[in-house]
Amino acid sequence: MRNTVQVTVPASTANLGPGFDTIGMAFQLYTTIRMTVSDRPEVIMHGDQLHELPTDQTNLVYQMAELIFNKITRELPPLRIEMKSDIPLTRGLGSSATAIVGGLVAANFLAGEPLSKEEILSIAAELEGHPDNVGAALFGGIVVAVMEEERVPYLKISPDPQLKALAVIPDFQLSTEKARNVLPQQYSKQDTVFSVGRASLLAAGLASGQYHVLASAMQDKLHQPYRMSLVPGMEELLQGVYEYGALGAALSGAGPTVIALLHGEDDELGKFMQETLLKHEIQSKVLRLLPDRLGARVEVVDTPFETE
Ligand SMILES: Nc1ncnc2c1ncn2[C@@H]1O[C@H](COP(=O)(O)OP(=O)(O)OP(=O)(O)O)[C@@H](O)[C@H]1O
Ligand SMILES: N[C@@H](CCO)C(=O)O
Repeated sequence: MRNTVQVTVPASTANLGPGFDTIGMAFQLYTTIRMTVSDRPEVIMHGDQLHELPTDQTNLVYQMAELIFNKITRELPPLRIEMKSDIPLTRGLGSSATAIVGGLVAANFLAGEPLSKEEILSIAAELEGHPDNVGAALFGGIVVAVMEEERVPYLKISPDPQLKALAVIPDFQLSTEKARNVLPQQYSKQDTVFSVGRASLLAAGLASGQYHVLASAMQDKLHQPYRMSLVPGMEELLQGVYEYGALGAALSGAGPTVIALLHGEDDELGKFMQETLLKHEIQSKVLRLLPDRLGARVEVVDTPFETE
């Protein structure tokens, strides 16, 4: 049995508009998890982002380790799990996917890698309920994935190195559960055709690097219209960013973060995004995010985290 592993997992944006539950893109913003076989269970958080999370075996990352060992019918030894993250929680940047993917990948490594990456993707997608964030977190780049009974067919697209995202992150949390509860059970034929056409154009535009289609391709009638009431200023953001050079814009995952994809200068765009939210009395911070191309990576380490 291997003794210690460190896994670094990227943040991600999901949906990108009409690619609801299907398209995810990974960014250079990370959660790092160190998992060590120990003599007692321990969960230790470093930094500011994770202070509200449980520090016992109910922690999502610990649960992922239990799940892997149950699946391979081996007894899980006590684990010391240390974590740090630069990803804001519950804001639409895939924090839960990093915990799920990081926990699964780390425990699988300690167990000697009995499961393939594809098997890990299936488990992670089933746990999240959709494969978009977990696909991007696991593989990096842009991942288009769908769920079948036993597997998750997917394709990875490498984004143009010049492509970046500006994320405006409101100072309030919005859980995925709450943002899914506002969605309808059924859609009209008109809205379905509107969205399926744009999702197809989006995948084709991203795969071929023809980003001039993004402004049309990122329009959506599956989830964004219903989530506008949860994110004041969202409609103005989605419509106004084009004046400041954005190629496309979307609610990031389940929100409340909104992202704009662009090439080139972003100062004016960032200012516009923050000022728009301020008009609705919402403080925010803007992050410039570059694509992550590698996804979850494993390092064999033998020292504890440095305390910050
Ligand atoms: N490092 C972590 N360790 C344990 N649990 C985590 C960790 N990161 C996130 N979580 C759990 O995931 C929850 C957030 O999940 P949620 O799906 O609501 O938001 P998100 O993943 O940040 O955004 P989105 O899914 O819209 O991109 C947190 O409240 C916490 O319970
Ligand atoms: N596709 C998911 C991403 C958030 O987990 C949603 O929009 O609800």
